[in-house]
Amino acid sequence: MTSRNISRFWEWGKKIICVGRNYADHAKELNNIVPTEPVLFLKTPSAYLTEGSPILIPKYSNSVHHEIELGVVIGKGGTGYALCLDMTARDVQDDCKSKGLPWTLAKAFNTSCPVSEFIPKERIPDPGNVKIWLNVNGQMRQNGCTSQMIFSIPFLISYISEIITLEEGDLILTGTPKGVSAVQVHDELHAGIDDVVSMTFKIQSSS
Ligand SMILES: O=C([O-])CC(=O)C(=O)O
Ligand SMILES: [Mg+2]
Repeated sequence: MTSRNISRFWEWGKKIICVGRNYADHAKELNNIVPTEPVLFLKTPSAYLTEGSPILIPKYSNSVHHEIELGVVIGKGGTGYALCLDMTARDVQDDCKSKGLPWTLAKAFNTSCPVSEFIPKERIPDPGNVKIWLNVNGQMRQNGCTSQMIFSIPFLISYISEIITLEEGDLILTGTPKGVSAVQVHDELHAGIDDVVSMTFKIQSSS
């Protein structure tokens, strides 16, 4: 294991399940139809990244976007949370979409899922009404509220459970609000949930 795996709350073998297009304003900014059922996709264990390690731009993309999202961590006695980034190779995703191909290359590359520290559930009494924000080099890019989600967290947990058995430690990314945009090498991403948690990640090329 490399040093970037130190202090992980999430473990190898656990699932990272992502919900897409869960905010109408983001679905519209990418000219997507607002869904009537959750859109699901997966990330790999090697996508997981904690603070102190850089986000690596895959060689095959010229347009990697940030997507700030509230993460739900499945626990034995209920859920906890984490702030997450769903880094997305947007040019590759556009190509996959036009060809009707899966999004794996666009969504599941190494370091595509930076996460904050684990947030115990007591620290977010109402996960359906917290602000999630992200700035790049000090400029605000995303500033949304989880009250804008189309599908609520309890609905998503029960919907996903019907398809994929959820186990302790699994992580669900609940979708991003509007404001996604491309990042560049050396950019610094700073993000937070209200005043509950914040995190910082740097962008590097993968070579
Ligand atoms: O790539 C997308 O636009 C879908 C997605 O992950 C989101 O809405 O959070
Ligand atoms: Mg997303």
